[in-house]
Amino acid sequence: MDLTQTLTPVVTIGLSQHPNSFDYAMTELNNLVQANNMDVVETLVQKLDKPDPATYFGKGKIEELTQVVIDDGVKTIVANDELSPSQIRNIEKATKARIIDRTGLILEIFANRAQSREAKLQVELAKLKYQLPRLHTSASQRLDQQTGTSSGGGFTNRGAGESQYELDRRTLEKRITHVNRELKEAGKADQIKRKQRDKSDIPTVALVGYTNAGKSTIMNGMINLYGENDDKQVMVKNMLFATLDTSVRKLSLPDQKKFLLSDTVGFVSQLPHQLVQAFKSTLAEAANADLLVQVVDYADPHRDMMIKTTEETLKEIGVDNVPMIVAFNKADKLDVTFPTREGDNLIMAANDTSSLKELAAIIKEKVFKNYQTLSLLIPFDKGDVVSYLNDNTNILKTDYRDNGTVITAELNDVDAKRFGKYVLAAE
Ligand SMILES: Nc1nc2c(ncn2[C@@H]2O[C@H](COP(=O)(O)OP(=O)(O)OP(=O)(O)O)[C@@H](O)[C@H]2O)c(=O)[nH]1
Ligand SMILES: [Mg+2]
Repeated sequence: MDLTQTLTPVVTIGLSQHPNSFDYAMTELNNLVQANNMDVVETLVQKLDKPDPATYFGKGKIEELTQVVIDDGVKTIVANDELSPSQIRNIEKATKARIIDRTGLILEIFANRAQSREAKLQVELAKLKYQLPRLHTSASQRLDQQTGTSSGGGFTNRGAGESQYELDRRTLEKRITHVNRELKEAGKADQIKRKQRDKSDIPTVALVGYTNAGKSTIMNGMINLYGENDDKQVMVKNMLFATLDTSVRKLSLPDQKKFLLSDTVGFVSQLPHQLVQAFKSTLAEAANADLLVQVVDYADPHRDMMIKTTEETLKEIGVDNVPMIVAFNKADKLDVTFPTREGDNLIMAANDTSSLKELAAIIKEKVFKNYQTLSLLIPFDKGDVVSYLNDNTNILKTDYRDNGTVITAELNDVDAKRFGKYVLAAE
C-alpha cells in the first residue's frame, strides 16, 4: 500500500534565530511531523532576529507562504516555534490554512499514542493548559474535538451578559480540575505499587534519554538475558516518541541479584512545558530510581545537544540527585570498538550481547555496593530462611553441621540486619 497517499501534506516553517542549531531543529521538526503521520511537502525558513509579533514571519514571507499553500494544495502549516494566539489567528487568516506550532504538534503525537489511562489523562491535562490561553483559535477547536471538552455539559448555567469566551474558559478550567482529580486517583494507585516495590527492597534502575536513542531496544535486550520467561517485550520503533508509557520489568542477574528496570518516555528539544509537568508522575519511576542509565545515540552528530536536553529536562522535573551512568549506544554504526568501558560509562550497541552483559555488570557495581559476605548458621527448623536465601541472595558456600546449615552468602543491608542473629562470622 502506498502510505504517502493517506498522509496529510504539510508545509513546515521556521525562523533562523540560532543558526548553529537551526538546521537540526528543522530536521527534527520534519521528523516530528512524520511521527504524526503527516508528510512534509515544503519547508520555508526566514532569517529574523526575532519573530514578528503579529505574524511570526515578516510580511513578504507570509505572502510567499500563502502562495505555497495555494500551489501545493496544503491545508496544514507547522511552525517550529511556539506561537502566540494572535500569531495563530493572523497566519490562519492570511493563508486560509490551519497552523500548528511545535508544542501543538508534540501534544497531538502524544494524544494519538497514549495508551494507559494515566498517560491519556496526562496528555489531556497538558492540552487543556495549552488551550486555555488560545481559546477561539483553531488550535483550541481542534483540541476540543479530540478531548471532547466542548461536547455536552458545562454550558448549563450561562448567566446573562456572560461572553462565550468566559464560558469556554470556565468549561476548560472545570475540566482541568476534573482531570487533575482523576490523575491524583490514578497516581495514588501507582504510589501504592511503588511503595510495595520499595518494601521489597529491590533496587530500581531507569533508562532515560532522548527519543529514538535506543532505550526500549536495550530494555528488550536485558529482558531477553535476565527477564522471566513470560516477560513481554516492549515496543521498539524507528520513530520519535515510540514509548509513551513507563514499563517496568524485574530482572535477575545470574548471581541472584535482582533489580527493576524501567523504560521511560524519551525527551526532545523544546518539549512543551505543559507536557513536562504532566509527565512528572510518569517519570516518577526515574525520580525514585537508585540509578539512571542515560541512553545516548552515540552515532548522532547532535548527541551533545541531546545529552544537554535530557539533563535539563530531568532537572526540570526535579530529578537531579539520582546517580547516573551513560550508555553511548549505536556504536555499531561507527568505526569504534565496543563494548568499551570509560569509567562508569559504556560505549555499546543494544543488539550486542556482550555490550548488554557489560552494562549489567556496571549496573550491578553501582546498585549493589552495599553488599557484604556473611556466614550464617541457620537452625534446621528454619527452612523458610534457607529458601529465602536461596531465592534472593548469591550463595557462595553451603555446609552442614549438627546444629544447622551454614550458608555463606552476599547480603544487602536489609537482609544482613534481618538475619543478623544467625551470623557466625563476617568473612
Ligand atoms: N544500529 C543500531 N540501531 C539501534 C540500536 N539501538 C536501537 N536502535 C534502533 O533505533 C531505533 C529507536 O530505538 P528505540 O529502542 O525504539 O528507541 P527509544 O529510545 O526507546 O525511543 P523512544 O521510545 O521514541 O523514546 C530503532 O529503529 C532501533 O532498532 C543500536 O545499538 N544500533
Ligand atoms: Mg522507547
